[in-house]
Amino acid sequence: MFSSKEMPSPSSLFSAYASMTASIMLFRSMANDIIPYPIRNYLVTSLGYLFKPRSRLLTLVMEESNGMVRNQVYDASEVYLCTKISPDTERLKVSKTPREKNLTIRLEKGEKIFDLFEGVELKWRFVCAEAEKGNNPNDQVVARAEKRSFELSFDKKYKGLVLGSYVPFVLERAKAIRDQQRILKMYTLSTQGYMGMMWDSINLEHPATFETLAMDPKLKNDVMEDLDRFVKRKGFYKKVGKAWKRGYLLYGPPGTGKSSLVAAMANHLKFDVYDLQLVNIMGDYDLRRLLLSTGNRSILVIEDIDCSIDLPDRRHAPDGRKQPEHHVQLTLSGLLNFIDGLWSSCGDERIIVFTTNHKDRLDPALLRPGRMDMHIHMSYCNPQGFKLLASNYLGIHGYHHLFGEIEGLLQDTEVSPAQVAEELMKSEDPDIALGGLVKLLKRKKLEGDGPVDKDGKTVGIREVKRQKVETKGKPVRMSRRKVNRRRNI
Ligand SMILES: Nc1ncnc2c1ncn2[C@@H]1O[C@H](COP(=O)(O)OP(=O)(O)OP(=O)(O)O)[C@@H](O)[C@H]1O
Ligand SMILES: [Mg+2]
Repeated sequence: MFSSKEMPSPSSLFSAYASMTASIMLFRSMANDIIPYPIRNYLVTSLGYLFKPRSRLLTLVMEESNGMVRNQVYDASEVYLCTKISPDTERLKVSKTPREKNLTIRLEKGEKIFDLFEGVELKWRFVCAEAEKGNNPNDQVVARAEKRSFELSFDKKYKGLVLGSYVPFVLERAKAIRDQQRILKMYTLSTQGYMGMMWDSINLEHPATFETLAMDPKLKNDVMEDLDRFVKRKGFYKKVGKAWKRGYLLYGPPGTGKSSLVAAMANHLKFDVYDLQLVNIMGDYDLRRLLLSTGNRSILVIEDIDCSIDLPDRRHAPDGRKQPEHHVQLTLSGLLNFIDGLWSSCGDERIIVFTTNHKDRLDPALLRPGRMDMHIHMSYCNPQGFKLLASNYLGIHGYHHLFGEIEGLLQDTEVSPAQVAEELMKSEDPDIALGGLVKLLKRKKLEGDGPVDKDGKTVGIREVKRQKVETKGKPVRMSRRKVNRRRNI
């Protein structure tokens, strides 16, 4: 229009602008007349969508719990990301308990981690938000707590790869790391969750293993084989249409290793332990919620079932006083139905263990064939068990001049492995420790052994048996020592 040398005059610029504006207006009014409104609207929206700047990133959010149930992807991510900490990471949480070999390292709020998977860049972020104050089902306002999640961002076009390969890879790696590091968890009930009673975990550091456990060798072998068979039979359980679960009832006098056996099972299978204290549970609703939020590859333990669930008389204390109202909702049938039904249809590789000192006091519903797959009797220390304890505690693997006498005394004395272990720990000198054990065994033989009666006096076996018959059916109170020991399992 204009040669490069001469500049357009303002009047010619103005007339060009005016004619262009007139053309646009003409075109708009023609378009408005010719193109119907819905099509016009569609075109405008589509063009707007095409030209709008959009994020190429997709973010997956993995919250710590999925409603009532713990989110396994969250747990796995936490373990996996510990192996991915780079020099760029600025803040980490570090902890170690006295018994742990290694430091436990976790990300701090807001920290980012970068990962590469099959050439795809992935960005992780740890997010902590304050959870809203809520009411639990029993209308109790509970404390605020953090709501934690991981966010995983990556290019949208890799959605298939991330969901189909990377996330399963993270789950797999986390399982391998956990197995290798043996970071087992022990879950107990706590009231700090924002949903009311929740599981709280610590690392399971119980050192008991099948090697250190003094029990009948054949029985020990049977239990180990049963466990190994159980974990290998995923396909079998599926084929026969049975839930992949196994139940064990451990019974026997105090201090014979029932809780230790649970820990040995957990260490052997590398399963987490959930210690369900029924005394803390408000009712069937709570029970259902808590059992649903347990993880796979776990052992659910209900200790001292005869003491903690003296049903259906739960409403009344032994002296006839009325118990707090919220306890009455929990029923044995609720518990058993749950085990048979809901719990059986969700989750895999679950073991349930009941322990009791008094098998004879248990409700027949619990002992019915098929309810518990194996009944395991833990009994007093025999000469074989003693030798194992002597080797573990004192390092005596062969002969000691007091062995003969001790083995003779053990034949007709009822002493628990816990009592033997206590004596053996009193000195590092085998002569002193074993000498102490001989004294204890002789004393017990003279006294006829037995726990203390209600006045604190030691009573003989016959007396204990008589008292057992008299108190049969009455609820039993747990001793403080036992309560403390249970907290330690
Ligand atoms: N069979 C055993 N082999 C090795 N140690 C044992 C055995 N039984 C008990 N002990 C020792 O005694 C301690 C207490 O035992 P444990 O708590 O396992 O007994 P329990 O049968 O669960 O008793 P309770 O009926 O009172 O709950 C254990 O920590 C362990 O040191
Ligand atoms: Mg126990």
